[in-house]
Amino acid sequence: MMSKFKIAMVQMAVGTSKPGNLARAAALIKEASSAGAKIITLPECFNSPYGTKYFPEYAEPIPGPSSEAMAAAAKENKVFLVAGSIPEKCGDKIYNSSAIFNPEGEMVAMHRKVHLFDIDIPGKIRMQESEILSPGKQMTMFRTPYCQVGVAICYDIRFAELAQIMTQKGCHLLLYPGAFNMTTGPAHWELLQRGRALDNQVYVATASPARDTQASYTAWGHSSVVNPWGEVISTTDEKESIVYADIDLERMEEIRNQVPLRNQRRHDLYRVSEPAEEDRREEL
Ligand SMILES: NC(=O)CCC(=O)C(=O)O
Repeated sequence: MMSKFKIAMVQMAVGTSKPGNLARAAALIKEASSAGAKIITLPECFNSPYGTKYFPEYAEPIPGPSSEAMAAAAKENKVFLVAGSIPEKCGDKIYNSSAIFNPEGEMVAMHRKVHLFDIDIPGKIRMQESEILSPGKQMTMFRTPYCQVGVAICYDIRFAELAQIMTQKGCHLLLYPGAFNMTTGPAHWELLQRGRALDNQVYVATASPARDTQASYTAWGHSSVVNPWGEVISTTDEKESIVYADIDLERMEEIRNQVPLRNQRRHDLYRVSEPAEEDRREEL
């Protein structure tokens, strides 16, 4: 395992033209790879404006045109690519899905958002993804020569147990394509990333779309990378940009040895774990 490597979180300006979005993503992936990034992450909903009214129109299967374009970009630039997310059509269902590619352009994993964004804050924001989307049923992790990586999407970051289990399973980097908004963004976006990083002593990174004040959903932006000490080591404002950070797994190990939480858990009092296969409500 290589203990130091660069990641890039692409805060891309997403518009209404799907071909335009795919071309923009490909250009930014090239730029990030030229800057030395080995793992590149795009934002939630990078091929479509974010919003339930857009999902049916922009939805497509995986594999499909968007995932094939991203497979080609991963291969051309020889990078691991977490291709943000797209509305994925599968039979009569639509998921919010992140396809993940290796440097050969092969899809190595796919995450379907497991916690749908259903909130109602009167006078501020109401979103009910579940009116259109179906939830995924699996946690998503993939291996790289650097470390094992966990992937979840946006609202998934609010569920601490998911990050804990991915950490228990050996992930040292958790990547969250996401699109927080102008109400919960300033209140919770950074706090959640720092919380997940500090509790689990892992690196946590997010990629948001750039803010478009003309869009029906205004993204908060502020894509970031947080280290296992809970420090924001790289971030940005609301505009289109690429957030880079050097991941240092020796530093992570140093922190884990200095503050040895992993040996101090009271499993006699509590335990966070996956349910047994037979207890899962629906088959995978
Ligand atoms: N797209 C999302 O899941 C948004 C999540 C969000 O804004 C939150 O507050 O949580």
